Amino acid sequence: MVSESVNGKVVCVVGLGYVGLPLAEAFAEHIHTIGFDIDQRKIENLKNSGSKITATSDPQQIKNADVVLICVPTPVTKAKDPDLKPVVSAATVIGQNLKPGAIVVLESTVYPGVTEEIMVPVLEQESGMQCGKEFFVGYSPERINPNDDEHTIDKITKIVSGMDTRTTDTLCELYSLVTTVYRAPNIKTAEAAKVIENIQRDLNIALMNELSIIFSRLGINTKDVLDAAGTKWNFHHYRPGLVGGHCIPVDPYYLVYKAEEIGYHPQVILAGRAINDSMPKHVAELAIKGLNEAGKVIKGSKVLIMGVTYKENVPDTRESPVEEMVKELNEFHIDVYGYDPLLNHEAINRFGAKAIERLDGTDFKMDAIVVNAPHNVFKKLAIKDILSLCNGKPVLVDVAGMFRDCGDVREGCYYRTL
Ligand SMILES: NC(=O)c1ccc[n+]([C@@H]2O[C@H](COP(=O)([O-])OP(=O)(O)OC[C@H]3O[C@@H](n4cnc5c(N)ncnc54)[C@H](O)[C@@H]3O)[C@@H](O)[C@H]2O)c1
Ligand SMILES: CC(=O)N[C@@H]1[C@@H](OP(=O)(O)OP(=O)(O)OC[C@H]2O[C@@H](n3ccc(=O)[nH]c3=O)[C@H](O)[C@@H]2O)O[C@H](CO)[C@@H](O)[C@@H]1O
Repeated sequence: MVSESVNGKVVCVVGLGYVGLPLAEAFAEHIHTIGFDIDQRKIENLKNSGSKITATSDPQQIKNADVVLICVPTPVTKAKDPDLKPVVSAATVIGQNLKPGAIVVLESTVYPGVTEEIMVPVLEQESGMQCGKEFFVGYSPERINPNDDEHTIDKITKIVSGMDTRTTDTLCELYSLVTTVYRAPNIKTAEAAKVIENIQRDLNIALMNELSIIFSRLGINTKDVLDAAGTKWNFHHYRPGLVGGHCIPVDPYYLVYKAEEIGYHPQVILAGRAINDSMPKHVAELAIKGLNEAGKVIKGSKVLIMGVTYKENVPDTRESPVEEMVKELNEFHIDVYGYDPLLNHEAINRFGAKAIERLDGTDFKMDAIVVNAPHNVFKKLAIKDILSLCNGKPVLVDVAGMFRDCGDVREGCYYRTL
């Protein structure tokens, strides 16, 4: 049932990616939804898909929208500073095509203050209108998790905040069409809540990674320790791993930037990032030590990385730890190969790894194998088939420990996990 305050309204989602497209699809089931993106291919595909979304790359269409939701990327630069260019560029185009009385909602993950201190001045300058009088703003972050069918938009609470009570009321009504709403007291609180969700996750994984380094030196199996500790009712369940993706390894740097700007040096957040950033090198070193222990000449040896994506079962390579791993292996003049049934060859080659079509697709044996992203499809593989890909003494670095319970692994194989 569409309530009075949103009945007849038009929503425009700007940025139809992992976040924007499902959001636009959800709204299109209830009200007229325009989907705007600068990627013409996406618009063409959407137009030909029979979707209810009015897909367009014509910014003039934004003029028809009563509520504009911005879902553009918020990456970091090579210097790990926030890159707000997509947000500013989207706000510029929206400002130039802003309907009087419209509400503009930023959904992208940012640091507290971006909506009101960066986005609003751009909207005012480009529209010639005054925020709070002739248009309004809000912030509502996204929590969707790629490839997670359990936590879909309709099943995850969405934080919503407007610049004033009336705007917040309208936004809560709107988002209630598609999901459960949590009303935040103000925009900065909502911006902060989102970014710390991912910081907390990053830090917890960093602790697991530090523990795995300590326990491997003590000859203790980290997973066994976590299984035992996990029997405590309030033990938080994380696993050691290579933290990739365009969220968890990126978002902490947004709050770090804002903290530094106000003169505070966030030691804990950066300590976690330093540990997680060092893990791809650590895994590469495990492979190199394995080659050495197996009596293999490191220079010119062949190492296969299985699972090149940033996490299991998601065909997404953004901020994949494989990039850093390949660089480290190449430092030792190792030939790196990549196998990932979820990716095409170009996506694998882009990391500097030679893509192979099939595991048995080469007329030569590998010297070591690193299982990075533990795709479900790998679970069908018999460990002996994987080990048979190696010449001499097999070397297997199993990042997520998906083969740790295979007895054969221990026989005559140099096996390491985190
Ligand atoms: N992917 C996730 O799991 C996820 C979850 C929660 C939050 N987020 C956050 O949501 C935001 C978007 O992430 P994403 O994963 O959807 O990104 P994405 O790269 O998948 O999609 C972004 C889309 O925006 C378009 N775009 C870029 N600049 C534009 C502009 N100026 N005008 C119009 N369209 C433009 C791109 O063409 C692309 O289609 C980021 O801030 C991210 O941190 C992502
Ligand atoms: C961006 C957004 O708002 N949504 C995010 C999205 O995050 P994501 O897609 O980036 O996925 P994650 O699962 O966080 O993984 C990130 C990396 O960390 C590795 N990892 C993970 C857990 C662990 O114990 N040990 C690890 O090593 C994993 O391999 C991967 O490389 O979904 C999360 C879950 O709902 C949300 O919390 C999170 O906000």
